[in-house]
Amino acid sequence: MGLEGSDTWSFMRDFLDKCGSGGCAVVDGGFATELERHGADLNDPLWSAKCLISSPHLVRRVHLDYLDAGANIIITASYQATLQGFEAKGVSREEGEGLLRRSVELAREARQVYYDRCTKDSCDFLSDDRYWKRPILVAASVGSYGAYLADGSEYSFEFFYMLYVCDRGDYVDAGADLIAFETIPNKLEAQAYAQLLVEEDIRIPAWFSFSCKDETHVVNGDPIQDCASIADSCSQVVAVGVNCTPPRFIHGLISSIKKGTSKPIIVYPNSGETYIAETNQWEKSSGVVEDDFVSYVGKWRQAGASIFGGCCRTTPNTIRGISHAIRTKQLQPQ
Ligand code: MET
Ligand SMILES: [Zn+2]
Repeated sequence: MGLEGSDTWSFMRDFLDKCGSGGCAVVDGGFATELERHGADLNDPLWSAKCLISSPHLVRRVHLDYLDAGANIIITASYQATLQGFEAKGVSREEGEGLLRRSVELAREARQVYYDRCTKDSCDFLSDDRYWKRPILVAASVGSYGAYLADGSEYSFEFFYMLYVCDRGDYVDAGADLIAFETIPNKLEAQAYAQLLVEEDIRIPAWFSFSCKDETHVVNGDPIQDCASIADSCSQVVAVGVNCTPPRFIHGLISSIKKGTSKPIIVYPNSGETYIAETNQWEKSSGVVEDDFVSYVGKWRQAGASIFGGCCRTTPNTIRGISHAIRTKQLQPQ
C-alpha cells in the first residue's frame, strides 16, 4: 500500500507542528566528516558506509551525539552505500542488503538509546510534569548517482534503476521514516528519483535536496527553481531544499526554491569550506568568513525555510546552536 496523497501532504507539516519550535525542525550535521573527526578513515568508494562494516559502534555514537545536540531528524550512514561497492569488498549481495538495513537500524537504535536515557535523566523538556518525547525521524540517505559515477562515465538509466530501485526497498523494510535524496546535482536525477518514487510505489515519503553553485543554480547549472518544480509535482516528496552548499548562497536559494514549490523547505549547508579532491583536504574559501552560520538561521526562517541543519564539516556544536536558536527565538516566516 502506498502513501495516499493527503498523507504525504500532511506528513512533514504534522511533524513540524509536533516539534514544538514554531513549525521548525532540526536535521543533523555533517555525518561523514564527523566520523572522520573521530578518527575514521573514509578514503574509500563507500565513504561513510565503510563504517557500517568496520565500526558500527561509531556510527551509532555519532547519531547519538547529534540527538544529544537537539536533532529532530538523523540521516543514515548510507550516503555512498551500494551493493556494488560492498561486493567490491567481498561482501555478498545478501550481506550487502543486510548492511543497507543495518544503516537504518543503527540510527533507530541510537534514537531508542536517546529516548531511554531521556525518561531516566529527564534530559529533554518537561511539560505539565510529564516528559516530552522530542519527535525524531530516521531519514535513509541516498547520495547522488553522479557522485557514484566519480569516474566521469555517462548516466545510464538501466544502471540507475538497478542501483536505486533494487537496493532501496531495504530501507523501507528496516523501518526508515523517510528517504533523503541528498546532494542532487541536476534536473535529470531529480526527474529519475521522482519517477522511481511513483513507479516503484515506495511506501515512505522523501525529501529532495540539491547541491548548488550560486543563489539560483544547482551545481551542473540547471536552475534550482526548475528542480524545485519537479519535486513539487511528485506527491511523495514532503520537503525540498539544499545541502552541502556554502552558507552564503542559502538566503537567495530559499527565495529561488519558493518560486518552484510551496512544500516545506530544508536547508543544511556545509561549513563554507571547499573540498580539494587532489589533496583530500578542505580549504577555506578565499575572502569569505562563514565559520558560524548559526546566526543566519533567523534570516533563513524569515525567508521561508523550516528545516535547518548542517552538512560536511559541521559538527554537533553547529546543531546545538541551531537547536537553541529555533527553540528560544520561536522564529517565524515573514
Ligand atoms: N548526509 C551526508 C553526510 O553528511 C551528506 C554528505 S554531502 C557530500 O554524510
Ligand atoms: Zn556534505
